[in-house]
Amino acid sequence: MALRELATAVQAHPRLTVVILGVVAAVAWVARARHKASREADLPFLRFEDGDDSRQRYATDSGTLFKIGYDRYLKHGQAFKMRNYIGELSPQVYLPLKYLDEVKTAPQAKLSVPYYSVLHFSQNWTGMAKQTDEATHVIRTDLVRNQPFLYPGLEAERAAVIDEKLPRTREWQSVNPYPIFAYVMARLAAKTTGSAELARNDEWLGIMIGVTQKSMAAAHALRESWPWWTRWLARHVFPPVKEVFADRKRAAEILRPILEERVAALHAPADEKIEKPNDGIQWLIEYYHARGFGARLTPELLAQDELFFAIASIHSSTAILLSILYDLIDERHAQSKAEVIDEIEAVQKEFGSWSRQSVSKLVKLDSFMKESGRLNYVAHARVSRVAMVPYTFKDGLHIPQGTMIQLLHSGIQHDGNFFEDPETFDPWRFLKKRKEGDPNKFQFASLSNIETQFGAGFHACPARNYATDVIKLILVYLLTKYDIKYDGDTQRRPPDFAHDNATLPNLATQILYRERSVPVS
Ligand code: HEM
Repeated sequence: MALRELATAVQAHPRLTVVILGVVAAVAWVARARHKASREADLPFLRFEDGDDSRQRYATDSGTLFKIGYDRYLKHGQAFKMRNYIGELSPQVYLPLKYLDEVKTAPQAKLSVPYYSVLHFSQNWTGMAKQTDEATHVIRTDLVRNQPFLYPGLEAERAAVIDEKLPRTREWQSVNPYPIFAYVMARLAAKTTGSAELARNDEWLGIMIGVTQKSMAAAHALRESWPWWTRWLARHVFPPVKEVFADRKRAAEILRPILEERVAALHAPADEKIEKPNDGIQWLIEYYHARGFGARLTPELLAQDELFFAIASIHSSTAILLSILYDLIDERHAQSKAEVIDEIEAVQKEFGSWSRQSVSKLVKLDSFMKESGRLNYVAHARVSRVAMVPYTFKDGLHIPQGTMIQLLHSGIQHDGNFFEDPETFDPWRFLKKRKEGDPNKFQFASLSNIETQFGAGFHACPARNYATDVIKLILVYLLTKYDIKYDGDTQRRPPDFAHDNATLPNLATQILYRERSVPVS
């Protein structure tokens, strides 16, 4: 496929193309050889030792190897390296907990968060939106500051979109929940980090829902069939990559009139000023204008940040929502679910509407969610960084430049040193810890060295409290307005789906829903 497209390019500009390709190949070959030679950390190499160490095994069965790596090395304070499923990024390094404090405080110029995605998703070639300083800044400051004011809008939008996607009827209806919940998340995300009109634009929502999948598919296809030194050409000729760029272009077109209108309002005379919207588009526009380079904010730049927001939020939140719902409707947790619903009804009765304060009273729901996430993490690895320079930890462990390092989040969750009876699903595990210890700790969005679902340190997810409350608002609605069960012979959670470092709730599972037989008073 790639060769055919290269041939077309060569035919159009034969001499020029050959000269360019020759120079690029030569420079790249020398750079790559030098880079690779210095890239292997001096660590034990973990591999499957039972006769099948194939690449395919790393796609579907990494969990087995992670367990061995945790027990053999990490538990004893020893880092290890192993193959990366994305061959050209091998080897990746897993660090034991003792290095986490140093990772948390290391500057981006040394251990980078965004550059991990650049490498992992081949962002330099596929056009996948990158994490920018301004996008991170507005989430860290504007979203966090404004979160308390967002609840009325989120509550109304959540009810409208769920009613639309799961029309209420007394007959059981069978649906595949993942695409429905992804749409719900996209609407809520558009409302918060986009704008009200974008939340009503299905073309926009389609682009935002599709961007992660399309960018990952483009990266995969590119790596499979294009030698890396030819990939710079792909955006012009390779359909999966062209599609990512086309979506970026279309997103910018949709944003252009909104941007123009918002900028005009910013410069309007005082007596003509209208109330400023409180959303992501406005936060980004004001970020640029406050720094004196408002004129530089093009629809294309705005689209890049909006696409990043979508990548950061929609599918991570959807997978976690679905995973928790799967546990809530599992027959083994029927009693806990009933208690969660009782709690929701009591809080609803006391407060009347949802706010940061009333949501925080849902302590049973929070504890259930956290236990569900502890045993059904959506990723084995967290706190992913790339060494931008050769990096030496205080105890002398040396990480060569370009190495991808991570923490094995999953191993910790099964370690009896950290969690009593770790394989047992105890819905009130964290509630008990809050009651016995600090009520402000052990929450779904809490961070500590063993709670790394949202990362760690300064670069931990700045939207974690917001994302958690959005998931809760949706669960509250689903649990109180609908009866939900599995569509099939078993009423138990289906096995998760594993790919590389990810473990996702089964996305193909069908559920049955109907209007709740005992409506909330
Ligand atoms: C349940 C849903 C979510 C999960 C599980 C999640 C998880 C994460 C994780 C693991 C990181 C990396 C932290 C680290 O490596 O230390 C991160 C970073 C980030 N997340 Fe989230 N996230 C979620 C939702 C969101 C949402 C809704 C947004 C808003 C757009 C968002 C914006 C960000 C940003 C901007 C960063 C980069 C922070 C930095 O580099 O300083 N996330 N998230």
